Amino acid sequence: MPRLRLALAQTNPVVGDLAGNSTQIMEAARRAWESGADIVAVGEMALSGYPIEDLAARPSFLRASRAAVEALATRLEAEGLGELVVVVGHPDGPFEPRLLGSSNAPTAIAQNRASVLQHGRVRAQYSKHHLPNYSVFDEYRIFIPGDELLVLRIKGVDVALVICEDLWRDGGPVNRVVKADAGLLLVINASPFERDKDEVRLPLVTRRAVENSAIVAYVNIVGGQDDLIFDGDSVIVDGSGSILARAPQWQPHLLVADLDVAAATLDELPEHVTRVTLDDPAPTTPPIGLDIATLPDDRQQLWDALVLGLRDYVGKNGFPSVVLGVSGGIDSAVCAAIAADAIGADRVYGVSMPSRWSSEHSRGDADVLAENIGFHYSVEPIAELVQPVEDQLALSGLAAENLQARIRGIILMAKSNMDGHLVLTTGNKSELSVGYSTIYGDSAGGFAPIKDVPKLLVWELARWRNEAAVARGEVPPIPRNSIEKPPSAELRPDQTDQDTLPPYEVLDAILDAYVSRNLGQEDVVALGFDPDTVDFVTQLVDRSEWKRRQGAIGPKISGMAFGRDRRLPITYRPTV
Ligand SMILES: Nc1ncnc2c1ncn2[C@@H]1O[C@H](COP(=O)(O)OP(=O)(O)OC[C@H]2O[C@@H]([n+]3cccc(C(=O)O)c3)[C@H](O)[C@@H]2O)[C@@H](O)[C@H]1O
Ligand SMILES: Nc1ncnc2c1ncn2[C@@H]1O[C@H](COP(=O)(O)OP(=O)(O)OP(=O)(O)O)[C@@H](O)[C@H]1O
Ligand SMILES: NC(=O)CC[C@H](N)C(=O)O
Repeated sequence: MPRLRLALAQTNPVVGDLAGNSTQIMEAARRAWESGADIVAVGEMALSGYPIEDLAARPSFLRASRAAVEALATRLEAEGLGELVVVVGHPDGPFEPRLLGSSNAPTAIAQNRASVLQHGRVRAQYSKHHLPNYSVFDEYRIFIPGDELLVLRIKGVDVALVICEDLWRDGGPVNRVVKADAGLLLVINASPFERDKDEVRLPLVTRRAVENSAIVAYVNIVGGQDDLIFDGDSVIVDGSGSILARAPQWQPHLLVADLDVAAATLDELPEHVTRVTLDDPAPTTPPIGLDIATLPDDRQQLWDALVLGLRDYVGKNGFPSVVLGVSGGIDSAVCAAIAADAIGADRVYGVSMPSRWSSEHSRGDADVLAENIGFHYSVEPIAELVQPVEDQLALSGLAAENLQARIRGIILMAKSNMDGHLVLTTGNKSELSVGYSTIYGDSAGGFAPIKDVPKLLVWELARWRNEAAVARGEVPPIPRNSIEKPPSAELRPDQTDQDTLPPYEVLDAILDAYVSRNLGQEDVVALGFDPDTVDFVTQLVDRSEWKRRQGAIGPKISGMAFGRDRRLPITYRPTV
């Protein structure tokens, strides 16, 4: 059987940074060539970053992308890598506009493409057929679907090439192209992380490999891009369903594997399939060892996802540091620990802002957190700032309570303006769901590290992070008291969250049904919850849609994150 050496490069692109992304691809190509690879593939849109959103509708961006592909081919040749086959994902265009519906407004002018580079030229191209338009994806809006299939003949084997969503559709291009006798299916992807997604993705890759008796090589990008986190986790599975190679999550990686691929025998091609014969690249070098990463457990994956999401948001947007209010409570403690893991404690600024209602233990817990983690720590009491506003406006009740949260927001934004920190807002998914935060107060901020983490999971992650520290012989970052005490906003004496909200065990379960599973009120009640509690919670969720629309972005780790995953009206009169 012919042997191919395939390299899959998990790069971490920045959307729009064609030069920087090209450099990453060049680096990967150089390393692949040095490893004796015949082919190296990078992820979907690795040249432009993903998702490019409406940049796809900007002709100048498309022209620049096309020029960047050509420049990459030239540079590969110029630097002695011309024989290597390089498969790169990028947008291409502008093409004739595809009109949408009855509107005359031109929409898509781009295609989502893979280009195959060799000897300084673009030797072949494939355009994605299936454009996902659910969840966070909006590709049908911005791309023109492809309708031709591509097979590359190299070293006597046929390699079929498709892009991400193409793999997910039963009876889609994969089945057709593999019928053209390809022994290897190469899939380039930009597939964002969600909790448990590997339980869907790996079985999908395996199923396609087994049903087509072909090797499937799946390469994904890595890194945070706004609210999305790409986990990498590139994998190669053979026709019997065995994993041949697997890259680690969360980091750039070059996965190199020797593949024994069935020799190509078919000369007649089905309709709409083009075969391009490439020059045989490097002579085969001695076999290389297996590279099979194991996936960490669920909580480690979630933690790493949150850390990478924050690190890349800070890094890619050029912030020197972050600032957050530390209350002694669990949410700010977990956010501080994530931030320190992401960018180092030395770039984290925690501010304790005690009010007249802040308990001694809260202040103490914030002090302990600062000491454990070692971030920059300052104390800014707010009582004397709150008082004059409260007096002048004669505020009482909720207005006075919220004023405290708003003064804290002013302090954090002022520190951000002075020193350039990114402000982290610490709300968790349970609070965001029910609007349990003060708008323009504690919800003020540029990035929300735990906005997709329900409260019960915040506690679980805190415990896990502490245990991980103990296992490594380090000081656990999160004070035990912050984990164990009842949660409170401390906006009035002896306040606890449960004065206003049901216990988090109940709240999170209802939110899982109503928000994550999108069940209507009646269907949530049918699951066995108390009807009045369901009514109360679902009303809070509906009424706080406007708050969420104004909220900071944060890393998506679930299948139903607030933002593009869940789009609901603000003005809404519920029926069921
Ligand atoms: N549909 C709509 N479209 C546009 N604006 C709308 C609106 N509905 C209300 N509003 C506006 O919203 C205002 C009310 O919202 P807001 O000022 O936020 O106040 P509100 O939501 O009424 O109160 C904040 C709640 O969050 C709790 N909290 C605060 C701080 C921290 C925490 C925590 O534990 O982390 C909890 C606090 O105890 C209280 O229960 C109204 O005065 C009105 O201006
Ligand atoms: N005394 C305080 N000092 C500094 N920041 C505070 C203080 N109180 C509240 N904050 C900020 O406002 C956010 C909202 O916290 P609050 O205590 O109202 O409820 P919470 O959601 O239980 O958060 P946490 O668990 O962090 O206390 C906190 O996470 C923190 O960033
Ligand atoms: N970029 C894509 O086509 C991604 C869609 C795909 N279903 C995924 O999440 O992996």
